[in-house]
Amino acid sequence: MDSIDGRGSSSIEGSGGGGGGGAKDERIVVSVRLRPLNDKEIYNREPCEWDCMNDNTIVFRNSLPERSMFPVSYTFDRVFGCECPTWRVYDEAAREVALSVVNGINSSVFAYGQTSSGKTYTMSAVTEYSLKDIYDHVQNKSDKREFVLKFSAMEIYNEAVRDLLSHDTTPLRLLDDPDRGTVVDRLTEETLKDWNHVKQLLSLCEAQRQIGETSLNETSSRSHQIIRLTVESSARHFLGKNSSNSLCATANFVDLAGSERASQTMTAGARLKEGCHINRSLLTLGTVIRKLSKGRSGGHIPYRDSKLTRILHSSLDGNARTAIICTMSPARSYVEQSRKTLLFASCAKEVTTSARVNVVMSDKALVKHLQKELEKLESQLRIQQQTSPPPAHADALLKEKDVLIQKMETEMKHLMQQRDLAQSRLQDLVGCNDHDRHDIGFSLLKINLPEQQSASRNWVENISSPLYFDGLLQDDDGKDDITSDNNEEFENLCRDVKCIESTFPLIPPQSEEDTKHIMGVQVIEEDKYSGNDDSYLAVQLVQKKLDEPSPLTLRSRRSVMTRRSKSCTSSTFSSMSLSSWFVDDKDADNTLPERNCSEDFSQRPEGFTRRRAQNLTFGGESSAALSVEVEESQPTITVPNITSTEEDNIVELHDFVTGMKDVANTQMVVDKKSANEVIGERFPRGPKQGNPATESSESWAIEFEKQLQEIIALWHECHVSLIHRTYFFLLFKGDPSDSIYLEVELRRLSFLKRSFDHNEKVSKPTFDDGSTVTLVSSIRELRREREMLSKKMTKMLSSEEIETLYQKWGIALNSKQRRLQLSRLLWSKTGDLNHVRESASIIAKLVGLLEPGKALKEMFGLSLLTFQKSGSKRTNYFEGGFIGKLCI
Ligand SMILES: Nc1ncnc2c1ncn2[C@@H]1O[C@H](COP(=O)(O)OP(=O)(O)OP(=O)(O)O)[C@@H](O)[C@H]1O
Repeated sequence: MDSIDGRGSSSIEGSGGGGGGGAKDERIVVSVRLRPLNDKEIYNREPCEWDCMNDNTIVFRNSLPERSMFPVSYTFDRVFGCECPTWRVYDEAAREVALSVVNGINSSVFAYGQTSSGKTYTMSAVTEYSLKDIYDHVQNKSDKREFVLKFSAMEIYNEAVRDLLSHDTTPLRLLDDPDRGTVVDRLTEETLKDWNHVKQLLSLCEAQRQIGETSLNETSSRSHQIIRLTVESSARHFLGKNSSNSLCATANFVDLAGSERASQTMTAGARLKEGCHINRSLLTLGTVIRKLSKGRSGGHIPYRDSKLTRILHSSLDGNARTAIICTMSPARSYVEQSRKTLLFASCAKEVTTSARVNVVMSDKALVKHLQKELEKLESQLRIQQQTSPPPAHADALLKEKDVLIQKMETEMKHLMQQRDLAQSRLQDLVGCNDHDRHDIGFSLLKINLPEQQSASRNWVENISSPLYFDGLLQDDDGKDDITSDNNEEFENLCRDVKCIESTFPLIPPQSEEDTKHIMGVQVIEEDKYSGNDDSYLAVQLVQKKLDEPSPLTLRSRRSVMTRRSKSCTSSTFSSMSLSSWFVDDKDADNTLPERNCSEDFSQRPEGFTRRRAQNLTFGGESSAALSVEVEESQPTITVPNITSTEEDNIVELHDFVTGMKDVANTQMVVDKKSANEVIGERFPRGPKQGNPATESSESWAIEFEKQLQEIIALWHECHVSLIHRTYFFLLFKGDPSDSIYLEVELRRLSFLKRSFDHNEKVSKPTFDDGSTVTLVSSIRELRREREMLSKKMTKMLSSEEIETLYQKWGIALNSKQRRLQLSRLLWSKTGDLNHVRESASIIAKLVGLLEPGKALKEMFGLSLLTFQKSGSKRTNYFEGGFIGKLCI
């Protein structure tokens, strides 16, 4: 039996990491997971071509006669068979690496594999398990350490980096920080409040991520997703004492898009374009891994050939512990792709990273430390002078030393000036609006240690790297170094890559300046680099100069991993009143918490399926309006006739009226008196008929205002369709008879909010077709609606009107995607009634309601059962995935 085994299983080192900050070389932990055959594969009677021999070995059965005679085995750190549950995959393949972050060590967990092999299925659960364990661990240690957890998320879609926590789809730039490596500019970072907050952010990422349907996977991820958790901590014991016992590390959870063959996925148009970008970045990743696995002989490593490898640079060979989970389908039709995945995995397990504990220094501690070093050196000099008789040239030597000391003092002064400057800029920035808060990230000033420069050196080496299109495991000379079978695949992939190359240039033209100083840290904007750009080289020279250590400071710099961070001083650890887990190195309890494997993660782990964005259509049921039923049954929500994505399916007011009036039909029309009694009982906040106290128009006006504000806030929280909000807002202006509608709306929204908040406890609202309304689907639908509204602007508004709106709403006339920016601002300030009113009137215009007052009256007169619109598609205003019919 052949064995393609580099080293057998590698031991996973303890996550303690020590406290000294010394770097440890460690190989990437690589495991393989086989998913079960899916329905399609079973239907096609595909045989299983892979066997897991034991915990470390997977064997290719090789049942086809035309293949070579012997089965082939591959050995990895761990191998998981079809039946293995995800919590075990997490426990044995990722947990220890992921949790290193609590001890100040950067960590990364990747899922790699072909499309539909189970990457997202595995990674979403592994991410949630990891976050939960980190969260629990941190809480358990809260009496000893104080900490801050920060969450961010991005996706790389068609070679553009997007912030998954922001609705703004403008691509983010990558910057080179000499100390921190590649930094994503303006990436949103949320400080975590509690576990619920984590879950909400995960849902938001899921909703925002680009997915699409291919013939191999209904919910294929079309982008690489990186979820990032930064853990900063400080020993309580040392808080306020200028201690250097603060740690800062980052955990990355990476769900890569799947490699795919256009012929198998049967993609065309946009999907094909996505596939090309996916293949291109995965090819670069494969090349990087293959070269890294060869060590020094691997030659130039093309990190800069894709955004993915640039962002993951330090996880692949830098300061991080890394685990890769490779996923595979066992089916015969995917044998070639599965073999490629295993070859990738074989290379990956040869790669070493060099993780260390990241100790953070406060400004004061840093200055104090440098002063101490200076004193020590001076006293050493004095002792030397006293013990050994001065040589003849002692005077000259002493002078030399004096000059050196003076130089060092000047350097120290310079450093302190830089720090002061940075502090004042930081204060300025903090004073600025929230939008600019990403820049604050740059206030993590670091001294440029020689040891810390490896990343920056690498980018200097790599700046002139050409684009590589070689196959996953292909040598520079074009030969496959492991198997010649890859040639065909390689050609296919290259074809995919080339097809996009001519139409979609990778690097957009840049116009801004090439270098930036942000918060005193020199930052080079890589995107703007062009091979022989003088300014770029000049910046390099300046940086090199800065990096040159003088003999006196070298020792002091080397003695610690120095990193100055305002955010790690005691005062800033207050944003989360949870404490931490060790006082100092001695007290450190580095044992990881026992994870409760039976813990139920309701959202993703076992059985987790991603929901696709609703593409709702009318069920043809004309009585699709709201109805209020008196039974106290389990709440269910059904949606009538909804189409969300068609731009032309603009709703009309009477749809809304239909919903509202149906309530009236049910409750009022038949027997006004008895209906009033029912309403009085069920909606006590509205003005009860015949009750002089509550009939007071004044008190009703106040109550109306209050309820409306509540509704507006809930609309925002539940991501309700803007068109729905607009119609509601324009229709109900405070007439006492409106009270029932307000009550119904409030109840529906409260119910929806509850189900979004506790979706594991409250049964979810459901659509007529049986699908569910979720926070995720609502966010997605709202995003689409905003896009649709932005497209409407050019049709429904004159260019003067649009320009006036830009100016009024603070949108720079030369900025990109101005219409989209405007549509994102609509209904965004929930506490500002003027803003709400203006938003409503813009939307009314966009959807064709040019004379709101007139239209409202007319619409009240329309038939309740009339559904609109031109064309065969029926639609209503609940485009935000919101409800049309609710039984309370
Ligand atoms: N271990 C598993 N057990 C049961 N079902 C699984 C497993 N792995 C994946 N699946 C199912 O297979 C399908 C495809 O999985 P998934 O979307 O995670 O693939 P993927 O590798 O992320 O694909 P893509 O790269 O196209 O996004 C899903 O329906 C998922 O539920």
